[in-house]
Amino acid sequence: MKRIVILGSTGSIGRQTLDVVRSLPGKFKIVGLAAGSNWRLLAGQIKEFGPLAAAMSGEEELASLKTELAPGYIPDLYRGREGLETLATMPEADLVVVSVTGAAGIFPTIAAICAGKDIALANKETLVVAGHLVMDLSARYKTGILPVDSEHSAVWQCLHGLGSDQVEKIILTASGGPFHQLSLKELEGVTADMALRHPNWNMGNKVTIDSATLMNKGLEVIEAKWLFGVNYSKIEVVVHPQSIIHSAVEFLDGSVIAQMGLPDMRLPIQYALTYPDRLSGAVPRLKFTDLQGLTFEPPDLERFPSLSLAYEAGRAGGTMPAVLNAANEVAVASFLGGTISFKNIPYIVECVMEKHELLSNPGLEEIMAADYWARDLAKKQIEKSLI
Ligand SMILES: NC(=O)C1=CN([C@@H]2O[C@H](COP(=O)(O)OP(=O)(O)OC[C@H]3O[C@@H](n4cnc5c(N)ncnc54)[C@H](OP(=O)(O)O)[C@@H]3O)[C@@H](O)[C@H]2O)C=CC1
Ligand SMILES: CC(=O)[C@@H](O)[C@H](O)COP(=O)(O)O
Ligand SMILES: [Mn+2]
Repeated sequence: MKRIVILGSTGSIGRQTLDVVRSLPGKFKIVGLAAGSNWRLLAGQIKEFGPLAAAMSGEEELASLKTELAPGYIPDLYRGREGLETLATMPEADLVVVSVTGAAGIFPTIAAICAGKDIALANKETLVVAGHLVMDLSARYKTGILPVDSEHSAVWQCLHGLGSDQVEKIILTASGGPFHQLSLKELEGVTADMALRHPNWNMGNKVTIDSATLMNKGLEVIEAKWLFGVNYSKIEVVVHPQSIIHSAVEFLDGSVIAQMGLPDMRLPIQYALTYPDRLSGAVPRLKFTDLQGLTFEPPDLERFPSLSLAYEAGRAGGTMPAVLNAANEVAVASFLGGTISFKNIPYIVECVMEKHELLSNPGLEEIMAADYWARDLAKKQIEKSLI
C-alpha cells in the first residue's frame, strides 16, 4: 500500500487526488493532508481518511479545525511553511503530492526530495522558478518527479522511458482558454468572471486565469524544459480547443506519439499515483465516435503575449523565470480583485522583466530575493498604472 501526503488537499487537484484514492480501495493510505484556510473541508477529509498529520496556513484556521474535529480523532497538527515541510518529510510517507498554488510550493518540494520522497508534482511554479535546483536535487537524492500537469503527464507517457536524445520536438497542446476567438479590441472588455469560465477544465482560479492569458502554457513550456531536458527550440505550443490530445512527442525518425483522453485530471493524477502500473479506476472513457472533430492552430502571440514573455524568460534563464512568475502571480491577483484589466496582466509582467538585472545560476536564496523584488515592483507598477 502506497502511503501518500497531499499538500493542497482542499483544492481542485487535492480533491481529485482523494477521488482517485477512493476509486482504488486498498491501494493507498493517506498519511498527511495540508490545506490553506478551508478548515471545514479539511475536517471532513480528516474524518474520512484519518491521516497521521495535518497542516493549515494560519493559527486561527487550525483552531477552527480542532474545534470541528473534537471530541473525535485529532491528528498531529502543524502550521504554516514549517507545517508543509513537516508533512512533506514524514517518515511514514512514500509519495508527496504537491498541489498547492504558486511559488510557495518550492519549499516543501525541496524538503521532500531531500528526505528521499517521490513527488507527484502538480505545482508547475516550482519548476518554473527553481527547475535547475529541483532537478539537480532529485538526481542527487535519486527521487522521482512524477508529472501531474496533464500535458507533462502526456509527454511522460509518450516518451515511455526514452531520453531527450531521441526527441525531435515536444508538442504541448493548449486549449486556447475562454478567449481564444476574441479580437484584441474585445479582449479589452473581458472580466474576471468571464476569464474564470474555462471551456474544458474546472480548476483553481489562478491557473484558470493563466489559461486565459496563455501564461499557463508559457509556464508549462519552462516546466517541460526541466522535466524532459530539452531546449526551448524543441518545445512547440499548438492550440487544440477540444483538449483531447493532451500533448505529443515527435521522435527523430518522424514518428509522432500523442496521449489522449477526456479532459479529466483524475487520469494524470492516477497515473502519477499508480506508476508504473495502470489500474482500472473511475475515470470516464474516451469514445472516438463521440468526438466532433479535433482542430489545431498556432497560438496568436499578438493577442496573448504572455506566451512570448515566458519563452523569453526561459531562454534568459537564471532569475528571470522567477521574476516572470512572481510578477504574474501579483498581476493575476490584481485582475481577480478587479484592480487591473486583463490586458494589463502581460503588460505588468513585461515591465517588471525589463527592469530586472538577471543573475545566472542562482541559489534558492537568490531566487527568493528575485521573487520578492519582482512582487514589490509589480505592486508599484500596478499602483502607477492606476494613477
Ligand atoms: N486544477 C487543475 O486542474 C490543475 C492544476 N495545476 C497546478 O496545480 C496547482 C494547484 O492548482 P489547483 O488545485 O487548481 O489550485 P486550487 O486553488 O484549487 O487549490 C490550491 C490548494 O492549495 C492550498 N494552499 C494554498 N496556499 C497554501 C499554503 N500557503 N499552505 C497550504 N496550503 C495552501 C489551498 O488551500 P485552501 O483552499 O484551504 O486555502 C488549496 O488546497 C497549481 O500550481 C496549478 O497550476 C496543474 C494542472 C491542472
Ligand atoms: C488541466 C491542465 O493541465 C491545465 O494546466 C490545462 O492545461 C489548462 O488548460 P489550457 O492552459 O490548455 O487552457
Ligand atoms: Mn496543464
